[in-house]
Amino acid sequence: MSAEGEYDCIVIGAGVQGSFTAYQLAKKNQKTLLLEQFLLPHSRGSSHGQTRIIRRAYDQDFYTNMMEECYELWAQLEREEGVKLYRRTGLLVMGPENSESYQQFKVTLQRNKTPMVVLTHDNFSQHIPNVNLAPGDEAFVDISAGVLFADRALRTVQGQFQKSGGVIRDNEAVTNIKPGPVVIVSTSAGVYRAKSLVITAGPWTNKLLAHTGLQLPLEVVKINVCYWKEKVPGSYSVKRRFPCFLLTEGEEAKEHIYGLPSNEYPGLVKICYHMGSETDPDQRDKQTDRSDIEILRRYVTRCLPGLVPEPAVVESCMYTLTPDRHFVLDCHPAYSNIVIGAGFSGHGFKFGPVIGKLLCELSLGEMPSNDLSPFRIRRFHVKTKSAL
Ligand SMILES: Cc1cc2nc3c(=O)[nH]c(=O)nc-3n(C[C@H](O)[C@H](O)[C@H](O)COP(=O)(O)OP(=O)(O)OC[C@H]3O[C@@H](n4cnc5c(N)ncnc54)[C@H](O)[C@@H]3O)c2cc1C
Ligand SMILES: O=C(O)[C@@H]1CCCCN1
Repeated sequence: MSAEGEYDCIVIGAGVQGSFTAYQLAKKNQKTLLLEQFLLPHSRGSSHGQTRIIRRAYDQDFYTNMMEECYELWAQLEREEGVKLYRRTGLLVMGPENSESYQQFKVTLQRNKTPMVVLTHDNFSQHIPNVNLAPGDEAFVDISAGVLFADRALRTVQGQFQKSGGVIRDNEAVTNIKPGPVVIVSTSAGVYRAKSLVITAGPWTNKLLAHTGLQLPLEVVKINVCYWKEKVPGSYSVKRRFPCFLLTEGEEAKEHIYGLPSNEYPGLVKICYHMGSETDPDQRDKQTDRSDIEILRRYVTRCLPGLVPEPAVVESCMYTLTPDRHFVLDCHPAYSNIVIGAGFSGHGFKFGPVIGKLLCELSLGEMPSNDLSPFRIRRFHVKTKSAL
């Protein structure tokens, strides 16, 4: 017999954004169903892996401001569940002193009175051993930044959702959406109805939106997640207080290069390039471009002399990019009871608790508690066609 049911809200996609949204809805006593195409936990989307960076350092005030509440909500989740989800390491931000992008990061933090320490060429190596600061580069440390334990966070929030009465159905792919005052969602196992629908399907967003007559300008890219071996074990470790780092741009790279101290795999430091090659999310293993790894190899050789300049482990993940790299948090232009959270452009994990709250507010028809203008769909001038 096929599964059926009526809900206040259905959330499609149990990545970080869908899981936090479902949790917020259940906390507000909404009868909520969270649908996930893969068996949980899985590593085929964008939210898997042990670690993510959390930081206030941004080049736009609205992100730095949103982080105030995010830190509080992450801490609240830790307290409620008695689990550690965040470790403070600081974030070392480096970039050419004459670069607009680097200066934007610095002035945004200064303007928002965020705790930071500016380093000079003279004292850099005393604070940050085993890193060569390029000539002409500057650096500062965002003191409150650190590492989020991503897989653990996802497990925790999904568990909280279930404790609050929410239902997760995994291994169940959504195959059709019929918009209307009651939305009808068909899956590989059944048919469900709900007053509202939230689509948080990461790289698959446009595949789902096709059922609703909407396509967003989203580009999906595969990221090679590289781990580099320490020549002296522990020299870049979280225990030795080595920070997370972000190079805004450099000799090798137009996009950011970023890294996290060795922690989850002893002796290995995670360093990635903030761009990859386009992929279909269902075919990502066929995307074998390694030009990002070449960029990283040159950077590691030049600036991180304590690492072997050849990745020891390469995992994979996906970004869903918008043209301006800002998120999509909005109602569907044609159906106000369909809410979309997408295009997190490789930097959305840290915002999960606030994004969950905002998508929940949108789906309940409440006034969003943050200014959503940078995240609205109308900035793309997309056209919709009726899906009915
Ligand atoms: C290598 C890498 C490093 C990153 N580093 C950072 C960082 O340091 N800090 C940070 O803040 N962010 C970081 N990010 C970004 C962050 O991880 C993402 O923004 C975030 O995970 C996106 O979550 P999501 O829920 O939108 O997507 P996903 O995690 O992809 O979730 C979408 C879910 O929808 C499901 N789904 C799709 N279609 C269907 C369907 N038809 N039926 C049912 N289910 C479906 C998918 O299976 C998936 O589980 C990084 C990302 C990557 C890839
Ligand atoms: O969101 C972050 O913090 C990381 C670092 C920079 C680029 C990608 N993701």
